[in-house]
Amino acid sequence: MQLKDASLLQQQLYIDGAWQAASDGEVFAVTNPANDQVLVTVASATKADTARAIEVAEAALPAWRDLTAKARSNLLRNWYNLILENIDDLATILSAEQGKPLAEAKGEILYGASYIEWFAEEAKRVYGDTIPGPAADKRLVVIKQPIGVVAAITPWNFPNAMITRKVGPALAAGCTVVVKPATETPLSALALAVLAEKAGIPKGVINIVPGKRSGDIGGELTANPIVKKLSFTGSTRIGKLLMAQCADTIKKLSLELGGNAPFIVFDDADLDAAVQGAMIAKFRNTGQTCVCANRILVQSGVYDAFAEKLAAAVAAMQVGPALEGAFQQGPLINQSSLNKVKEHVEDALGKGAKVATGGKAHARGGLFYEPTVLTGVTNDMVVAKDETFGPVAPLFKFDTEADAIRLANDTEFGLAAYFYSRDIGRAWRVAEKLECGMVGINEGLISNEAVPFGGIKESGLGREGSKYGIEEYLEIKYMCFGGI
Ligand SMILES: NC(=O)c1ccc[n+]([C@@H]2O[C@H](COP(=O)([O-])OP(=O)(O)OC[C@H]3O[C@@H](n4cnc5c(N)ncnc54)[C@H](O)[C@@H]3O)[C@@H](O)[C@H]2O)c1
Ligand SMILES: O=C[C@H](O)CS(=O)(=O)O
Repeated sequence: MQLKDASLLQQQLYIDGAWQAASDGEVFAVTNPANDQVLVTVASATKADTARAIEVAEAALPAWRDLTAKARSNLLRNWYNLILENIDDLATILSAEQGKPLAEAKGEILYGASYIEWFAEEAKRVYGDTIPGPAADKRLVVIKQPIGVVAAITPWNFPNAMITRKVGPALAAGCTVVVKPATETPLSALALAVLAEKAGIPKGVINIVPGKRSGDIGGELTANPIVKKLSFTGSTRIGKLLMAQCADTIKKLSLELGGNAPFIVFDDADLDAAVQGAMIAKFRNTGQTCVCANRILVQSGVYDAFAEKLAAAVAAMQVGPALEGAFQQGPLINQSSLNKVKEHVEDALGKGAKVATGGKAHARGGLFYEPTVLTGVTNDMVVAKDETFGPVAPLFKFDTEADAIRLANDTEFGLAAYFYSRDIGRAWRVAEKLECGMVGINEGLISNEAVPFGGIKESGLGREGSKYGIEEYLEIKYMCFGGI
């Protein structure tokens, strides 16, 4: 890995501003999914290391909380500027450990930095209330205060942005954090810590505990009463586990979980725009995003035309290792992810679906899979119910608008949905009836720092980003002044 600043590649725990080995000396390998080569080994935090990080975060809390909002804002802006200055190295590290094409990795660094920039500003806008009360001799006031020590557990698919989307608002609100990055992708988190320290963020405010023993680390983060808030991004299965583990200490929760996004193409859609939207909504990060179109529902009148256009666009994508060329698709993150993609395709084909393009492991071997379009997909197939989390676009056919909404909502998930129609009445009817937290209307890329990102049903709790995001790290206090 060629870096301009080698200090960004760290291999130890980051606790109280110090780089340190795990208390038992354990390490784990971080591999490049494009070639299965070991990049580095990283210290694997123990339960005791995690407890120490929590205690350090508690000790750092008063001084950080008592800084003025502007002082916290300035430090976050310093961090933002340093992230941008080091974008090339951060993107190289990200692509090496996660596999996404370098152009996408740079896009993620800009996206991740935008959350730091956004919350550097939001820090200065944590407003309270004065309330006109019923009694003449009382004055009623509401203030907002930081929740305290925050635990953040993040996924491998966006190893930079999923951290800044939590740490940004937490620090802006006056909280301190302990971050457990995904076992597959700890290097991006450690590089962010290097830059946070350079930005002047005091020791103990940000602590990073990478590790292969997720259960031990998570067990401490969820059980320790010092931790007042857990912000988790990952699968619904693990989210439910962590939610239960937090119950004994009534921790506040933000959960950004799994998805099963429908992508609906109506007869009146601009088909070329719909294909463009489907390409990004389905194949961004090689299909490994929580808001990926998992089911593509196409109205019968345009089904064949859309399928033909989409298959042609998908077949044109180049697949390869991020650091060896300008590819549009990378590898799956690990063997179990590749196996899941294969199982979903084989199940669909076994039940009557047809391959329009792709449909098998890529000639490059390893964790590469051919970007795939399946036609003739029906609701009895696994792809209809489970999150594929890979480069497979299953096309379902529907007849009426009511059919489309029923099919779209037939899932326990409710994160994102997309549809293409040029009928304004239909746009309002469908957007209001879709059971999800975010809707793209004639748009396949909906995420940015200014909007409330999150879902309903089993896709999670709370929102990240936007003017709402900082509220997740604040407590409301009502104060009643009597005897006035
Ligand atoms: N809603 C969102 O914003 C969003 C964003 C990204 C990913 N996701 C979802 O995440 C999933 C893919 O990411 P993933 O494979 O990293 O998810 P995952 O749930 O397997 O892992 C997420 C994080 O939890 C950790 N973890 C795993 N078991 C744990 C345990 N017992 N205790 C504590 N921590 C534990 C992992 O090490 C990782 O850091 C998909 O379902 C995707 O939809 C959702
Ligand atoms: O996969 C999870 C991310 O939240 C996707 S996005 O980049 O924020 O849309």
